[in-house]
Amino acid sequence: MLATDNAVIPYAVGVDIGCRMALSVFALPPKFLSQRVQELQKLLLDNTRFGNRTGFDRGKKLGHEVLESDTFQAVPFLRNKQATAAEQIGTSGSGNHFVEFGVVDITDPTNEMGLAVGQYVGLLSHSGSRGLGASVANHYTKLAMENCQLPNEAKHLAWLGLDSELGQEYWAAMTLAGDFASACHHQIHHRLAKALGERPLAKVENHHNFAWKERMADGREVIVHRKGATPAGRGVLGIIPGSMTAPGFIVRGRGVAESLGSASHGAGRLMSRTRAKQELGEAQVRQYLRDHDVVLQGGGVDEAPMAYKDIHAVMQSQQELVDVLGSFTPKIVRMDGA
Ligand SMILES: Nc1nc2c(ncn2[C@@H]2O[C@H](COP(=O)(O)O)[C@@H](O)[C@H]2O)c(=O)[nH]1
Ligand SMILES: [Mn+2]
Repeated sequence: MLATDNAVIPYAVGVDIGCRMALSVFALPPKFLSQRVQELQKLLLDNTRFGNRTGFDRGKKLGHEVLESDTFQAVPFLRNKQATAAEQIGTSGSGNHFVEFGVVDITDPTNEMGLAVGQYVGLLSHSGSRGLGASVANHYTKLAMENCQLPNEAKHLAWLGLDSELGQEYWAAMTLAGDFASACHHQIHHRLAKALGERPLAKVENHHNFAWKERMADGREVIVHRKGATPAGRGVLGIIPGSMTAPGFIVRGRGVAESLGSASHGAGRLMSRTRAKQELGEAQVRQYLRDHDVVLQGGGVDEAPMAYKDIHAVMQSQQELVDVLGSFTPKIVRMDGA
């Protein structure tokens, strides 16, 4: 994370603007998952689309107000981006982007979601703003570097002043990309809730690659950039995932100023993708998933759960930043490649 005064650093927001987590909690018991594994795998296959393959067929597409946003016309760079956005809405990315069913365990009776302590079925998704956000990020990072020339080792910190036309354009485009990412998750959850015949009891969602205008303790307004960080302002709810075989945590921020009101956005990688491919075998990963009672569609060894750090150690080291309200343990996972 970093905070700036009246300026935004496109690279510090990240290439996948609005990459985020979204969790829906359903009034279903955990045994619903173990009793209907194949049915739920099919629901995931039918109602999600991943990677660069085509989106939903014409008759299966859902509309969304984000596609009608004036920003597509107001920002010249976005004028030809509407069609791709309409094609990709409701889809997920590749790599470690996922949609999964799992067990939600609510442990704090004072949780703001109004959920009783106990276990539920949850649906968790992780993805970002697809091609729209990537094109915005690349375009304005390049412009920032041209307009704000820094020594080579600091070039990624190139910024756009928020009083400048370019800065305003980026802010509007970033906001649109964030709204688009959010709309993609909402469509995923809408389709799957409908297929389950359920309405969620509660939802928790947060961007982890974005910039926000926030106020510091001394009253100054700053631009807080979080690239791979969960917003954890006082009372702000978020979800910090672990891995495919480890729980994630539903958290309430404690608003710690020293961390700019932020917490980690996950366990983080223990092995690079290259190292995971070199050191882990497919059979070994399959056995590991079986041992943890997790079924996976798609995915590759580079995204194996063993490639991630121990989420419990990560949570231990950020106890001062967030309160834990409950957990989410994945059971039926879909990633790109299925
Ligand atoms: N619940 C799951 N969590 C997972 C899985 N694979 C990775 N992860 C966690 O998500 C974050 C996301 O990191 P990002 O930098 O790519 O945004 C990662 O740090 C892991 O903790 C999974 O399959 N299921
Ligand atoms: Mn992410």
